[in-house]
Amino acid sequence: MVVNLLKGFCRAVLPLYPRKALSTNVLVRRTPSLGKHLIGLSRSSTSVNHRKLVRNGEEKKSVIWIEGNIASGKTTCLEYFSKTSDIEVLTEPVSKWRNVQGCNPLGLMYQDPSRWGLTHQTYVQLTMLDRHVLPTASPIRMMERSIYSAKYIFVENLYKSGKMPEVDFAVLSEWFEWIIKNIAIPVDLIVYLQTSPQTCYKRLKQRCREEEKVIPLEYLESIHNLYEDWLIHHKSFEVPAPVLVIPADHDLKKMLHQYEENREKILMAHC
Ligand SMILES: Nc1ncnc2c1ncn2[C@@H]1O[C@H](COP(=O)(O)OP(=O)(O)O)[C@@H](O)[C@H]1O
Ligand SMILES: Nc1ccn([C@H]2C[C@H](O)[C@@H](COP(=O)(O)O)O2)c(=O)n1
Repeated sequence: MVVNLLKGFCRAVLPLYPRKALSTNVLVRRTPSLGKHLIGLSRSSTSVNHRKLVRNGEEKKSVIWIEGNIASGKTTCLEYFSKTSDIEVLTEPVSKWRNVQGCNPLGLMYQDPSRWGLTHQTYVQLTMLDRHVLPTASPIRMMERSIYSAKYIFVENLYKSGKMPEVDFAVLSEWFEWIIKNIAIPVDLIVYLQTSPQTCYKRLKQRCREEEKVIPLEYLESIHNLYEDWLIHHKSFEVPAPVLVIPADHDLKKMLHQYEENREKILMAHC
């Protein structure tokens, strides 16, 4: 009875409101661009169960993207949340980028971006799209980056720095526009791990991935600025979901503490 009443309410009233603003008490600041910036949650919402409303007899799945600079701690964050039941985690397919049929497009791109940037980013686009359309097995999906950041951050960086020829950029842009127009890429929340480029540089050196040994601090600064313009200042491109910013320069212990503090905000992203 109560469930039916609730369902009726949802059907009649929810469509009248912006989806994310009503049901979770998420405080959303509207910005001049298309994006919204999530700046906090009201206290009462923290007790809400993260299981979703039922629509058309199906459980609604939530999709959360973890975004951030290279070596900002995305994988570490995902590893932490992967221990929670009901959450499935999709990391970036970096191993594929390092080995597609015996070739290493990631390494080639770092060696000669003008020659191999298009090759690498085409493969990134394909493999990220493959991730986005993978059927979800759990109520909550957390994934590392997205086809959006591939285009808005990495392709943009190659082009803006003069390392991608105009024709390569045009072809990738047309592909991207076609994909987002014709294929549903669901997302409910973007978690932005905000770091300084210096922190990332330190962590990158510590991780010591062979292909990345040639990355200078300036490269991480450019990626950082593009992320900030996109997700913080809303100066560049459409932001497809609310953004939760987590300062991520801290040591691991403090980061895990912050993830715990933000757990409800993140897991209620679908409401
Ligand atoms: N909060 C942290 N403090 C110190 N080192 C960290 C922290 N988070 C991650 N690391 C280390 O930094 C490196 C990059 O982290 P990782 O999670 O792989 O980043 P990303 O997936 O964003 O590239 C790894 O060696 C990881 O162990
Ligand atoms: N569209 C992309 C996405 C990532 N990369 C590079 C950057 C790193 O060297 C590597 C993996 O990134 P991480 O998960 O460590 O932040 O892939 C790229 O070139 N283009």
